[in-house]
Amino acid sequence: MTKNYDLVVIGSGTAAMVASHRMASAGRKVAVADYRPFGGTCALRGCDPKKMLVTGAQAIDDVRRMTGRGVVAEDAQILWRDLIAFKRTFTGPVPEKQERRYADHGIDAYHAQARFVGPNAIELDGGDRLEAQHILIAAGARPAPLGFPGEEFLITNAEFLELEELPERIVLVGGGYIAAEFSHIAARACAKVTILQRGGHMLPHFDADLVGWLMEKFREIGIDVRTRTSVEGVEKTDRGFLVRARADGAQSVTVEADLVVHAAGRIPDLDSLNLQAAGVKQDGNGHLKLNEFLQSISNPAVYAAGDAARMGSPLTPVSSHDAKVVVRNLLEGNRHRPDYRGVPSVAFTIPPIASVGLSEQEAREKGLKFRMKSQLVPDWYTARRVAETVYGFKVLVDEETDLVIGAHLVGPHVDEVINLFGLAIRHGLTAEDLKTTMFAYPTGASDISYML
Ligand SMILES: Cc1cc2nc3c(=O)[nH]c(=O)nc-3n(C[C@H](O)[C@H](O)[C@H](O)COP(=O)(O)OP(=O)(O)OC[C@H]3O[C@@H](n4cnc5c(N)ncnc54)[C@H](O)[C@@H]3O)c2cc1C
Ligand SMILES: NC(=O)c1ccc[n+]([C@@H]2O[C@H](COP(=O)([O-])OP(=O)(O)OC[C@H]3O[C@@H](n4cnc5c(N)ncnc54)[C@H](O)[C@@H]3O)[C@@H](O)[C@H]2O)c1
Repeated sequence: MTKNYDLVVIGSGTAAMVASHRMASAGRKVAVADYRPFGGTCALRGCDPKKMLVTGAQAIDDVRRMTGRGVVAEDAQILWRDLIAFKRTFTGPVPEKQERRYADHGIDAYHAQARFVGPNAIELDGGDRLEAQHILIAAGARPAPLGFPGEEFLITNAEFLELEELPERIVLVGGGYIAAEFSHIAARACAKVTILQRGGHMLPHFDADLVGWLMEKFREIGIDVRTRTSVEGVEKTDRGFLVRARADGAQSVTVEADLVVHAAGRIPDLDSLNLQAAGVKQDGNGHLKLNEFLQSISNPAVYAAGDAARMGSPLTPVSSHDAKVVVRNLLEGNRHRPDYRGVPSVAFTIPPIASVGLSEQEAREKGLKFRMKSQLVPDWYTARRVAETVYGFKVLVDEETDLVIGAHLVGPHVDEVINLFGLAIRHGLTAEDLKTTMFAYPTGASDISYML
C-alpha cells in the first residue's frame, strides 16, 4: 500500500522526535519509522541510562571520599541488578510514551526498517510504500566496524547498559567517551577493568592537560589504562575471551576477559538505507554529502540531522538543533544554517571532565591572540568540601575583544558549570561580563571569576 506525506522521518531518536513534532504542529502530514523501540540512542541506549548508572557509581564515590570525614558506610556497594532495575524505571516506559505522543499529534509511526526505493519514496520492511515531498534521514550512528577477527564477540553500548550481571574482568576496546564513562561505572561496581586505547591518551576530544589530571582517578579506582595499544583480535576461550593487541606498533599484548566492550567510535548508520535508489551521495568517508542547509547536495528532497548528518559533534543537543534547523528550512525555504558555536561536551567520569569552544591548539592554529589561565586547584573550597583531589581548569579569552573563546574544566560540578561558559561563548559574553555576574555561593559557578 502507498501512503503520501509531507515529511517522512527515518528514525525515532532526538532528531526525529524534534523534527516530526514540529512539522506536525505546523499542520504537515508526517510519518516516522524505526525498527527499534521508539526513543533512539540517547533515551534508551546512551545518555540517559548511562547517567542513571553513573548516579550509583557517584554514590559509592561520595561515600569513599567522605569516609574518615564524618561518614561511615563500610559495606556501601553497587548491587548491579538493582541499579539496572532502577535504570529501567526510566527507559522501560519511553517507547510507549513516544508512541502515544506520536498518536496524539497525528503522526503515523511505523515499527519497521526503512529503505529508499526512489528519490521521494521509502519502502518499509513489511511492504508499505511511503511517498513524501521531503524525507529526513535521522538514522543516528552505529558502532564502527573494527575489521579484526573475533569482532563479533564484542558487546555494544546497548548491551552493556542492559547487563543483568556485571562480569569480573572487562576489557574496553577504545579510550574515548564510552570507555571513560563505562570504566568509571564498572570499576565502582568492583569489576577489574582494562582499557586498550589506540591513541596516545584517553579522551582525545578533551584537553590533554586536564585529561592528564583526571588520570589520577583512573589509577585510584584500579582501571588499567593502556594507551598506544591497538586491538587486533579477540578469541573465545574456555574461560572467556582473549584480547590480542599491539602496543606502540610492535609489542604484542594479550588480556583475558569475561566481557569485551566496543568503545572504539561510532559512524553514521546509513548502510541499510539504499541511498543509491534516491541518488543521495556520500563522501569518501561514507558521510552524507550535505549543503549548509543540511540538505543532500544530490537530492533536494532529502535532508539529514543529528548523528546521521555528522555535520556537528555527535551529541544530543546537536541532534535537536539540526532538527530545528531542518524544519525551519522546510517551512520557510533554505535560509537557516546550523550554528555549532558553544556546544558543551561532558564525559561523565567521576569527577566529570568538560569542554566548550576552542581548544588551546585550535586557538593557536587560528593565530588568535588570547590570554589563557590554567591551573590544578584541588585546594579550592569546591574540591575540598567534597574531599575531591582532582579539580582544574583552562580558560581562553580573546586578548582584543575580551570574549571567552574556550573553557576546559575537570572536577566536581563542572558538568553544570560548563554550561555557563557555553552561554558566554554562544551569546558573546566577555570575561568581564562573567566576572561581574553574581553567582550563588557556594556553588561550582562561584569559582568562575577566579578562572578568568
Ligand atoms: C553510550 C552513549 C552515551 C552517550 N551519552 C551522551 C551524553 O551523555 N550526552 C550527549 O549529548 N550525547 C551522548 N551520546 C550521543 C547521543 O546519544 C547521540 O548523539 C544522539 O542520541 C543522536 O540522536 P539522533 O536522533 O541523531 O540518532 P538516534 O537517537 O541514534 O536515532 C536514530 C534511530 O534511527 C533508527 N534507524 C536507523 N536506521 C534505520 C532505518 N533504516 N529504518 C528505520 N529506523 C532506522 C535507529 O534504530 C535509531 O533508533 C551518547 C551515545 C552513546 C552511544
Ligand atoms: N558524554 C557524552 O557526550 C558521550 C558519551 C558516550 C558517547 N558519546 C558519543 O558517542 C561517540 C562514540 O563514542 P566512543 O567512545 O565509542 O568513541 P570516541 O571517538 O570517543 O573514542 C574512540 C576511541 O577508540 C580508539 N580505537 C579505535 N579503534 C581501536 C582499536 N582497534 N583498538 C584500540 N583503540 C581503538 C580510538 O583511538 C578513539 O580514541 C562519541 O564520539 C560521542 O560523540 C558521547
